Amino acid sequence: MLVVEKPLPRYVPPPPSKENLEYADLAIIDLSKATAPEGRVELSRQVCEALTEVGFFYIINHGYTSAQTSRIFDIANATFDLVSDEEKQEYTQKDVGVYTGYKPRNDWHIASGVRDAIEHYNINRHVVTQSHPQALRPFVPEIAAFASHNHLNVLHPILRHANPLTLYFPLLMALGLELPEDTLTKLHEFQAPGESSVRFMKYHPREATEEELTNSVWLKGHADIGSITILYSQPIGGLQILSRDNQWRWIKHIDNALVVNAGDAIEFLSGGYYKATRHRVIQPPADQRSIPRLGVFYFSMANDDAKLNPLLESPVLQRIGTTKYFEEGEAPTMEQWRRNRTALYGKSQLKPSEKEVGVEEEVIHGTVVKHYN
Ligand SMILES: O=C(O)CCC(=O)C(=O)O
Ligand SMILES: [Fe+2]
Repeated sequence: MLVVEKPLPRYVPPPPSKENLEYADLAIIDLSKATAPEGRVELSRQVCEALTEVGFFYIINHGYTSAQTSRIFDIANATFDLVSDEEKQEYTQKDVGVYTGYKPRNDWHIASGVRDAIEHYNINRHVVTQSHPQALRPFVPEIAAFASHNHLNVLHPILRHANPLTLYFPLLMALGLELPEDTLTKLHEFQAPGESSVRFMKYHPREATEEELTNSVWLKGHADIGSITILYSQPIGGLQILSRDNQWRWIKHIDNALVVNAGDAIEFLSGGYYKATRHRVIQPPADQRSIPRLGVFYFSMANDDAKLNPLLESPVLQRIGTTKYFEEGEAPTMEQWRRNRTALYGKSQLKPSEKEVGVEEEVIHGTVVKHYN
């Protein structure tokens, strides 16, 4: 589709931090290799390894040029800077069980009575099914192209390679067995009812007293609600992941790369084989502290009617066994899970964990959801 670009103020990000930080060591996966059969075998191996061992990885050569990516950041910034408070209020979601439209600041409790300083704006991938503030309307075709690009050109290839049915695809192929490679993509159809969405996000710097009271946590440690989260790498630090050795490590910016991770839905569908790695956002490093932090994401979810049971037809899961998250017959659908988690997020009374220091818990559908500071 030919999209004619309408003029827009440029968003110029600051240079990456020069602080000496401990960064997580993540695999860099080159998506352009998916076009050749031997490349696909290598990608499957890399995606499976990254999702089982670290839970986060980078993707490069995802099909958007640096210019296209910076244009999306211009649109994201306009969503916050070119829309009045009154209009933001008008487009704020009233249904607490879903993220569409604006989430205003101060909606979530972080710690010691301090609330968040994060605004976000959520756009269902069927971009025209919701109305948008005036300043964004000229950019709806570009946002729509961006949403379908994320779903079809990034999410679907990841799911095809992460499919635990095809983990040993090369080996099984050699044995002449044919297994469906579209099991996970069928559970994430672009057209099916569901909430896979684009999100623009702006974190505003806070007062020193608030930093102190929250231990500098801007967004509490959590696992994402949906399947695969696609984050457009940007230079302002703050994102950290909880490594398997229980240490928080920073995510390093790579120009025009994607930072990808699995959420709850993938953990449930894979019976715990792929873990939804915990991550949080803290105050950026000292040399970036006073700058608002702009983010662009695609949060994917399974089809609303998908039951979040393990894919037991997978020979891999049959062999290694699965973790049980829900009682027999009690697994929620994607819609039930996302609605409950969204409604409770930052609002429910969390209980300190009896086993882990600095961890708070809530129980949703009979399974424990953890939050970290
Ligand atoms: O802002 C970031 O870097 C991460 C945000 C995040 O984890 C989320 O919105 O779920
Ligand atoms: Fe997240």
